[in-house]
Amino acid sequence: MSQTQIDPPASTFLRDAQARGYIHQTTDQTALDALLSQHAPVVAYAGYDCTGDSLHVGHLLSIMQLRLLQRHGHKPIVLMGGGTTKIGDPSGKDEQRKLLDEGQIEANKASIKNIFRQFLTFGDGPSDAVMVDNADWLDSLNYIAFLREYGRHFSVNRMLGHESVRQRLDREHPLSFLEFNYMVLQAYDFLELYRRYGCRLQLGGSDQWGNIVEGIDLGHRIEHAELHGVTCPLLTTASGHKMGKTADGAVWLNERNFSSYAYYQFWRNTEDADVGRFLRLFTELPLEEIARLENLQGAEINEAKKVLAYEATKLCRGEDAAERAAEASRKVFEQGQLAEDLPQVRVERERLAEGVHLYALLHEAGLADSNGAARRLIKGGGARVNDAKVGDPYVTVSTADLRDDGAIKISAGKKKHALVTVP
Ligand SMILES: Nc1ncnc2c1ncn2[C@@H]1O[C@H](COP(=O)(O)OP(=O)(O)OP(=O)(O)O)[C@@H](O)[C@H]1O
Ligand SMILES: N[C@@H](Cc1ccc(O)cc1)C(=O)O
Repeated sequence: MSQTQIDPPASTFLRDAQARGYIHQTTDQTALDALLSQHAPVVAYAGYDCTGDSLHVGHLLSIMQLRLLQRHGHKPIVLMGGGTTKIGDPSGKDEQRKLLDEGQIEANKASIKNIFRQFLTFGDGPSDAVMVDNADWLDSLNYIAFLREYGRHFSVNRMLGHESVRQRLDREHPLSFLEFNYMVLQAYDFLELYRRYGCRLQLGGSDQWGNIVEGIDLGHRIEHAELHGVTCPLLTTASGHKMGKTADGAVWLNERNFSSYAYYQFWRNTEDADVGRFLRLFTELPLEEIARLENLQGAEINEAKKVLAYEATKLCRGEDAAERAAEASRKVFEQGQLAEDLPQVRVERERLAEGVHLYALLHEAGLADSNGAARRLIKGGGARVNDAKVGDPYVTVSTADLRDDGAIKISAGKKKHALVTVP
């Protein structure tokens, strides 16, 4: 079913997506190209499970692809996996994911949804994006009726052959029956979106291939629909690390988990060999401009990295945040100091994310002689966080308090200050 790329595609979307490196595999590309070349907008979807309270840079490729589709006049559907998150996709995973309760899933969903407003235009127009939640149809499925109507169309023989399943079987890692059902439900989503919205195309990471082709097959068997799939490559950096992970963990797309300054710095620290590829994938600069930037040599390549960092931050966090992050970065790195030249306490991101008592930080920073003294200071109204007074001696600070320059300013009285930073 997968096909090597035809060149050059007639549809502007495929041509652009191919030239920028978004495409790993497609189902019948000639047919897909013909569909995308018609005048009517093509409805396409990508799904996101609510396993965390943010998405990370690994998800950015399919988001950028949805955005590209919209720019070429097609209609994106963002599917929140409120239902599928209860199962957990085994694709690309060695072990079963921790099962989340409904409350956690709801909270994650609410937080993830906001990310898409930055990248896509939502509304009622023909190429406006819409957001759906598969809990709306999966939660109420009747097991026996579902098995009789849809289960009979799935071949277990073929399901066993999919990479996502084989990986577990070959390595003799357990694959629960719960997880084995995941691809059936994702397949059903595609059929449901075809019925509700005339959705004809599904996008996803390369590990989603099995789930996508099962949906295409189901649509064909039940509705005689011609559905299509496009996957994007699983990105690794030039030095072989999975894209989007740092030593400290994932690079999150939302501000609360990852400040705009840290986000900017992630892109600013791109390896030389990745600059051109990332400019094509994660910015919307014209290809000719990118060709010029990626050919810069020696120290000049830093200019290209700044452009990458600025453009990528602008897309995800908005222009103001990008400006502020670029300015803070310039101060830190070009003047060799943090935005303010103050003593620093470094705190592991994970520890800070959980919340750290302000009194402990005041003590660690040397602004108070003991934890007790720090608590008394806070109680007496003498402590500040980012210049704002605090009164509760047990107040905590967290990553949410990080400013655009990646630091939290803590103060004891008017004159003693320190910066809390993450490595
Ligand atoms: N580096 C990447 N390049 C492209 N797509 C990615 C990348 N990382 C993740 N994705 C896509 O995002 C989807 C969700 O990623 P997911 O959150 O499951 O990965 P993860 O749990 O962070 O990875 P892992 O647990 O293996 O570190 C994946 O199914 C994949 O399609
Ligand atoms: N399985 C996808 C998410 C998804 C969920 C439901 C779908 O219909 C499509 C995609 C992932 O883990 O990334």
